[in-house]
Amino acid sequence: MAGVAGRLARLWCSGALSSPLQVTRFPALQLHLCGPAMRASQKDFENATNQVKLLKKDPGNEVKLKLYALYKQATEGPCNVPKPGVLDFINKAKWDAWNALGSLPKETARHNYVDLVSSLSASSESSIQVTPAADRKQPGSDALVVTSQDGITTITLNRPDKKNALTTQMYHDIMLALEAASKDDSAITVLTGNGDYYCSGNDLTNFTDIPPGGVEEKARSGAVLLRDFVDRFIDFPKPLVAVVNGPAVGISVTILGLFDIVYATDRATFHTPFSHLGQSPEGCSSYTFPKIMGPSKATEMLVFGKKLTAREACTQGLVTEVFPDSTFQKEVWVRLKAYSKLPPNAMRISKQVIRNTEKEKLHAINAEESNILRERWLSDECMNAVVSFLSKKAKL
Ligand SMILES: CCCCCCCCCCC/C=C/C(=O)SCCNC(=O)CCNC(=O)[C@H](O)C(C)(C)COP(=O)(O)OP(=O)(O)OC[C@H]1O[C@@H](n2cnc3c(N)ncnc32)[C@H](O)[C@@H]1OP(=O)(O)O
Repeated sequence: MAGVAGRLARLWCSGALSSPLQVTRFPALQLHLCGPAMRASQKDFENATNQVKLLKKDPGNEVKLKLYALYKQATEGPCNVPKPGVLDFINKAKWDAWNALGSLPKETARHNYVDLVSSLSASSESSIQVTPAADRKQPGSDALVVTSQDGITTITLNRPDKKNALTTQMYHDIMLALEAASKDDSAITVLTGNGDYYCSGNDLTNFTDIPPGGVEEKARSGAVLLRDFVDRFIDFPKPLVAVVNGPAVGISVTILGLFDIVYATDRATFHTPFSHLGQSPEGCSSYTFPKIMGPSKATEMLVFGKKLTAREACTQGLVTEVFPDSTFQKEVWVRLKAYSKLPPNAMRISKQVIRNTEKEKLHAINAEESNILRERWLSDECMNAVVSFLSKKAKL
């Protein structure tokens, strides 16, 4: 299974969609140790479907799709459900696999299913234990790490294998972390990333999780989430520092205009390819960027998607200071630890004096940007760009 379907099958097993061995949702992925030469009885088949938990190794998504298709064919016969919509990527990949079996008799499908799991068992030592995929960063668990030390609360994006792309759950978790940090004993709050990227922006697989209300409902709830998320940055009461440890994309760049300090490694880049994605600016950048760098430089970034180096971003005023990558972490943390010893109330009040005059305006801009984006998400331009990325045809 190649191309789009293969890619979609891989998404199937990404944190956003499902656990690779989540047998409750994918009963077809169950294993039976049955000899391939034997004709599979109904009992063999049932055993097979009950034994998949013994698989120690994830069989991979192509095999899972085959198992799914054979299971459906064996239990229900030829594919008999309507083809899912083009944006319903996961169900469409499953439907395609089932439909490809045509009129294969139920008994043959059952036999093939048992054969397949039998061959899998030969290459996968069976075990009673089901261990979750080690590389899976489940939203709501370790995709976000919050630590508090030396008067500094640090919120670290921790999906390095996905360039710290933001899942829906991570937006919620960041909001909770900001809420807690606003009330804790720390003087300063830091947002940073683990791995080679700071953040690759919105996780584009967020678009694939379509609720029963359809894409309109998805866009509506996405706009509410976006607005709430950005509101937390507008209202954050303490000094907020971005430690930009690598390239930054999309919303991770736009909200920098709401931070009080932005320190960047010289390896960082700043990219807001909204037009390429059929989208429009958020994070109050339609206001903060022209204010920070002037309308023409802001247009180059937000409309034409010009990617800035760290030094360029510093010259434009988006970044406070750039550090050599080799000494970045050391220099930045020494600096921040010194700042965190300053009287916290004085820092908080000074921040508010600087920021409060604009708050109301920023909230109105955030609401407007979120509304406009809701419409954009329903546009062909946006849908095509997302499908292109998800089918591995395009990246930035
Ligand atoms: C209606 C829906 C509403 C949803 C909820 C809305 C909430 C608010 C939304 C606010 C609006 C935000 C807008 C934005 O942020 S726009 C920017 C979006 N980001 C991108 O377009 C970046 C896409 N990624 C890339 O172009 C490249 O991955 C990148 C240049 C970042 C890195 O390239 P590189 O070659 O170095 O690495 P890989 O491509 O191999 O990446 C490694 C794996 O990480 C996955 N990845 C990376 N970024 C993303 C992403 N943004 N979304 C999903 N997945 C991402 C990539 O696919 C690789 O995965 P695999 O290893 O599985 O292949």
